[in-house]
Amino acid sequence: MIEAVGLTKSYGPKTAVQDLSFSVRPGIVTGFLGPNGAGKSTTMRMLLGLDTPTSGHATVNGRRYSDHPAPLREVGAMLEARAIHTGRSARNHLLALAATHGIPTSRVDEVIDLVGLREVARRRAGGFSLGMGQRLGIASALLGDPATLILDEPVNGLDPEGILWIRNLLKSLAAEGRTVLVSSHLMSEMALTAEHLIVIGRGRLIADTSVADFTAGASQGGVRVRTPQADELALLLRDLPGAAVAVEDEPGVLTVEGVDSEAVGKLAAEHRVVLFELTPRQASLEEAFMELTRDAVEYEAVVRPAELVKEPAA
Ligand SMILES: Nc1ncnc2c1ncn2[C@@H]1O[C@H](COP(=O)(O)OP(=O)(O)OP(=O)(O)O)[C@@H](O)[C@H]1O
Repeated sequence: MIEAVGLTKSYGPKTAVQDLSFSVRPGIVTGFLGPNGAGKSTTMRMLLGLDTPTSGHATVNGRRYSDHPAPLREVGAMLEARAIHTGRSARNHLLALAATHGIPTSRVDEVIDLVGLREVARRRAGGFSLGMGQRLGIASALLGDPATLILDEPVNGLDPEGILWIRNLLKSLAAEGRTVLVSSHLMSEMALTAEHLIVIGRGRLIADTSVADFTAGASQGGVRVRTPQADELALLLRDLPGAAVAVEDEPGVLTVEGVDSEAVGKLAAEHRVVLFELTPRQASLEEAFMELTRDAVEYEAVVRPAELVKEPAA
């Protein structure tokens, strides 16, 4: 269990995190979301005792990070995957870390296998791809077999296979009863990985909610329907209370607003309309996140596209 109580961090006149309180439960993946500059990294550094809060405090399993006698065995963290000695091999990096924390060599080989780095474990870590570096960062975090994991943007820059791998790994670690806090600025990815979300913007708490509730609220964004009987279905939908139909540019595709996919599916079945596709619009999740954090975005484009192409006055 991670607990933040009134966490505040100011850098001179700049308040990076303001009066932030939340708890992170074991057994599930909790996503820590917010736009760029929202204060995610600053918060994580405070949880790990790397930054001292201006006020408030944070505990992991009831104690401040620095009060744990063997912190690496209690909390595994990945803040910057690249924070490694680039001249060392991946295995030597992990061996050095293990040696300073009284962790046996056998555990080093275990985590190398766990993150799939066995083939390259004796290669210089400086030559690693971004994905391999992320895997090594995760191996370091897991080295002490900690009950709590804090990972900052672990999917950044990964290819789809790497993203899927991290998603499954985090879920299985949580299923073992660990507390898993993972930051991201990608709502769609977190919706697939996490069960609970903590959303911040400009250093303040915006939402502390289950993904199911967030998704339910956001899924009002319509249903995409592909059918060879688009005209017929559009006519039928006119009589369905609450439904509004937009015809897409693509032939045979309708976007239906105001009702869910079940209602559209049932209507189609009742009238023997063949459906090739019936998809709740996922993009609305990202839209809901943007909507939620709109006022909290720190760096916004101040020049509108039209102004970018405006001809100079003659
Ligand atoms: N050492 C520092 N000195 C001054 N300002 C800082 C410092 N560290 C962070 N900040 C500021 O605090 C705010 C929060 O930064 P932080 O890196 O925690 O955000 P973030 O949510 O992790 O962003 P990103 O997704 O871009 O990594 C930003 O405005 C940042 O410029």
